[in-house]
Amino acid sequence: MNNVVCLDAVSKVYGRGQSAVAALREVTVGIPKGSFTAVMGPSGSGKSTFLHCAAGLDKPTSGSVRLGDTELSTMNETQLTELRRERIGFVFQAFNLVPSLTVAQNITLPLRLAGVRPEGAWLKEIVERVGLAGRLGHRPAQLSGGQQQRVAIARALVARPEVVFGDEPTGALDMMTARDVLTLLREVVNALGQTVLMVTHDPIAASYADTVLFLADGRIVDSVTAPTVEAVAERMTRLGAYV
Ligand SMILES: Nc1ncnc2c1ncn2[C@@H]1O[C@H](COP(=O)(O)OP(=O)(O)OP(=O)(O)O)[C@@H](O)[C@H]1O
Repeated sequence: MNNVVCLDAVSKVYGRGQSAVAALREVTVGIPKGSFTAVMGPSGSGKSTFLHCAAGLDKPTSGSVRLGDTELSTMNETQLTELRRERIGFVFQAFNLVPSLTVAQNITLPLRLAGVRPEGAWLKEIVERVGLAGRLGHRPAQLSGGQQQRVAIARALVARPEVVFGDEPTGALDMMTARDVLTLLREVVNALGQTVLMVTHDPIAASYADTVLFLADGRIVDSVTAPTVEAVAERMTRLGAYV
């Protein structure tokens, strides 16, 4: 299958000498185009480090990270900033919208930063898909948490990124709102062919993915395809996450 993101023997060590912590140990994995992948694991297992290395937010100590044909691990900060802006979308737990900008301005911000004109038809499609057509003139503070995350998802999609990374995208939402946002992410994968990879603590959130990768002590130790909430919770219990 065609992988959008490839990690090959990626290791990440924080610190040196006695205080060195191996956060990732030779992780090798490919994320197929048009797939929805969840990454789970106990606290401290390396989920954030995995996401940061895969998304070019942090550099591995060794190993290779590729987005398409582009090798990230040898890029400098300026190149990585440009790559993140043009080829990657991000959705964070805390939404990270700009409070002084309207919904429309927040959504199109990545394009303005890249000096690219918004495409009317595409903008209309994503605004409709995330259900914000009537809110384009609102500021983030005038929206609910779920609506704010929808703005963040629209913003993540606007530049037609090769992959959208989510860092606990439903972590700040109540259960019903979280389900709406997860359904939206699922639709974005199914209808637009978008590739989505998210880190989550929540087996319900993970059950919306095609595949769940399980990290423990810096290694991918298991994966489940077509996950159910029960199968995910059972794996997490086995990894000692809930004891
Ligand atoms: N900047 C850092 N400096 C030193 N050690 C770090 C740093 N960031 C992470 N670590 C260590 O690396 C390991 C993996 O951390 P990471 O944050 O990737 O785990 P996680 O699975 O995302 O955890 P959580 O679920 O608690 O957010 C942990 O032992 C952590 O203490």
